[in-house]
This record gives sequence, structure tokens and C-alpha cells, in this order.
Amino acid sequence: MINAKSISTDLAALRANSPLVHNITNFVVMNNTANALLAIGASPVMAHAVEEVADMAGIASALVINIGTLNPLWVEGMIKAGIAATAKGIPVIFDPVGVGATPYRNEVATQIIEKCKPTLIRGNASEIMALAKENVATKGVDSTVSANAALDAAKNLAVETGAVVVISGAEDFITDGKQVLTIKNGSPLMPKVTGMGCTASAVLGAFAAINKNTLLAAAHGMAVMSICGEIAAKKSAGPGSLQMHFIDTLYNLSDKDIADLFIA
Ligand SMILES: Nc1ncnc2c1ncn2[C@@H]1O[C@H](COP(=O)(O)OP(=O)(O)O)[C@@H](O)[C@H]1O
Ligand SMILES: Cc1ncsc1CCOP(=O)(O)O
Ligand SMILES: [Mg+2]
Repeated sequence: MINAKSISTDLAALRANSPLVHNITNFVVMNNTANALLAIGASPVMAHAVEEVADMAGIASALVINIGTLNPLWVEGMIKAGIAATAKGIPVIFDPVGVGATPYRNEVATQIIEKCKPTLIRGNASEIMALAKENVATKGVDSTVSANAALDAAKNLAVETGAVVVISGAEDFITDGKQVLTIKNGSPLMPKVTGMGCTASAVLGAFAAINKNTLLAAAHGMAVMSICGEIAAKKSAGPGSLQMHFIDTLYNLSDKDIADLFIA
């Protein structure tokens, strides 16, 4: 079960082992996500060339596939990397950015799920509903619905794909189709910074590399994101300073912070 101690234990293991997280991600967030991974104690690498992705996945401890700014060549690399990662037995995290917004995104997301067999899928409520083929309005990369509206969709998606599914939002829900864990920390300022969801997916990669219990790893990663967002927001005048304080908070996050703030 998740509690402050279990979060701290995985965080300490992450910092001690510094897992290499291979990211194939979008142009918008590459810098933010690499910095977030470094700050939490992981080691990031961004690599998307078809010629090298299988080799890079071969030395990594987790692979994060993010379709935020996709094109056919990148998709080829994502699928090649995903197949190599699954063959190696490392966790594959899929962030279906903007799925539901265009037919191309929908088609690519379906292909990635079929061919890469992600162990973990994280999206906002609109994205999870779109992936589960539910009727939902999309607004590009931002959600139009609250996370709890997508809970049934997330459970169905988890059963259908075999992945743990995370819906992020004011509350985060993590499910394997049977159990549901809920994270209640966070700040409404977090969705005002682009790439916070992508950062969550990258951080999940680091936690999944450390803890083979994917449900618990995902809950720990989302708890760390939300607790850090909450601490950082208190120091921030707006989204610009939140971005800076958030990275510093990931770096400085202590067991006491977690024990004081985690809402069970
Ligand atoms: N209203 C909110 N209150 C608290 N935390 C939030 C809120 N909205 C998003 N978050 C947090 O911000 C991060 C990004 O989530 P989200 O905005 O749903 O992703 P995306 O950027 O993919 O749409 C997550 O860690 C989530 O818990
Ligand atoms: C704005 C934008 N456009 C394409 S990818 C991207 C970043 C989305 O990041 P997030 O889903 O984490 O807000
Ligand atoms: Mg997103």
C-alpha cells in the first residue's frame, strides 16, 4: 500500500541507482523533462533517430514514448524502441499527448499500444477517454474534463492493454483495472506550465525502473510530482517561477516533506 514511507523508500532507491531513462519526447518539453529527471536523481537521455533507438533502449532502465510533436519518421523510431525495450523487459511508459485531437494521433496511439505493449500509460482525462474510445471533446493537449470522469475509461483501458493507467488532474488516479490508488496533492498552478504532464510521464519512467510493482511505482511517481508541485506553488508568483521552483523542489525533496504533506 502507498504511504509516506513507501514513497521515501522508492525515492531513496532512485537517487542511489540513478536509472537511465530513454525518452522519445516532443520538442516543447525536452529540456524541462531532462532537467526534472536529473533533479529527482535519474539520468535522462533523449534519442529518437531510427538508427540508434534500439541500442539506446538496450542500455536504458526505462523507455518513455511521448507523441506530443510526432511525424512518421519519429513514429518509426518510437515503435522500434518500444519493441526493443519490451524484448529487454524494461518498463515502457506511453504518454498519448493530444490523442483524440486528430485522426493521425489516434492511429499512431493505437499502433504504439499494439506494437510496443506499454507497461504504463499516463494521460490527462480527455486523453485517457479518447484512448478508451469514449466520446470526449478535446482541446489539443489540455483536458476538457475532470480526472474522475475518466476513471471507468481508465479501468477499461488497463484491462484491454494490460498496462497500468494513470489519469492526471486535480486528483490523480492510478489503476490496473482492479485496484485504484488516488493522489490528492498538487496545485492548480501546475497545468499552467506546459509539459507538466510530460514531466510526470518521464518521472514515472524513473520510478518504474526502480520498483517492478508498476501500480505502486506509478503512484509513488505521481505523489512526488504532486507534492513537489504543491511545495513549489507556495513559493511561486505564477507559472514562470513555478517551473524554476518545481525543479529545485524535486532536487531538495526530503522524507520530512513527504511525511508532512502526503495526503493518504
Ligand atoms: N488542478 C490541479 N490541481 C492539482 N494538481 C494538478 C491539477 N492539474 C494538474 N495537476 C498536476 O499536474 C501534473 C500534470 O497533469 P495534467 O495537467 O493533467 O497533465 P497534462 O499536462 O498532460 O494535461 C500532474 O502531476 C497532476 O497531478
Ligand atoms: C503544447 C504542446 N504541443 C505539443 S506537445 C505540447 C506539450 C504538452 O505537454 P503537457 O501535456 O505535459 O502539458
Ligand atoms: Mg499531456
